[in-house]
Amino acid sequence: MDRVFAWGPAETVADPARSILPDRFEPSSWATREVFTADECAAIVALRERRAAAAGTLVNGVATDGIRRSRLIWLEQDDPEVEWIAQRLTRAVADLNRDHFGFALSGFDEQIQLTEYTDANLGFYDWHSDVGGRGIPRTRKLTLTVQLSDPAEYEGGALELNFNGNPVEAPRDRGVGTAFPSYTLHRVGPVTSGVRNSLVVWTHGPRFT
Ligand SMILES: O=C(O)CCC(=O)C(=O)O
Ligand SMILES: [Fe+2]
Repeated sequence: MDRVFAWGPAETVADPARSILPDRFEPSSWATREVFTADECAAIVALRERRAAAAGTLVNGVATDGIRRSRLIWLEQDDPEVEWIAQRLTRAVADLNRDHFGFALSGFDEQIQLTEYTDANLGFYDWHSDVGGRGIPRTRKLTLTVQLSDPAEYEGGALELNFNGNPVEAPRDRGVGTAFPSYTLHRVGPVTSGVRNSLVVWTHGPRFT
């Protein structure tokens, strides 16, 4: 059974005076839960070995080293080796959405992103929103990113979310997924030692009204 770790970020608004939002605005929400076991995380990372990697691009498809340094593998949802992963992600997203977000969602319209950030080039991804101006990224609504690496094996690489001017850090626990509205500003800090792997899936749907 998946476990909900956090429902925030009300308790993390350390300094309301620094908030960029009006008082009456309820900060957007995020939720985390276990999605994969440690062994399953290792099996997912091992999928790298038989697949070609690409440099991570920005939401608009542009590759810019100064904003993002990561290597990506795209996992095809109908690949027999990937099917169980897609099923688990579907379950996690459906549960999280039902319990916390209540968004109108239609499905995963993109492949699943297996991401690697390494200390070799201080891998990172600077502040960004996942919603693009055109094409499929425009209909992204809910982002789920799962920590695939043992937190003891890397330093840096923190996933941070900025809802209101006070960034909060997502749990680093291996196998735990963090879900947030795709328009939320977030970043991955530079990995200063070791390697961090993550699995990112976007759920799409009708535009917010
Ligand atoms: O690696 C992560 O946890 C998040 C990556 C990310 O923000 C993205 O690929 O859009
Ligand atoms: Fe992102």
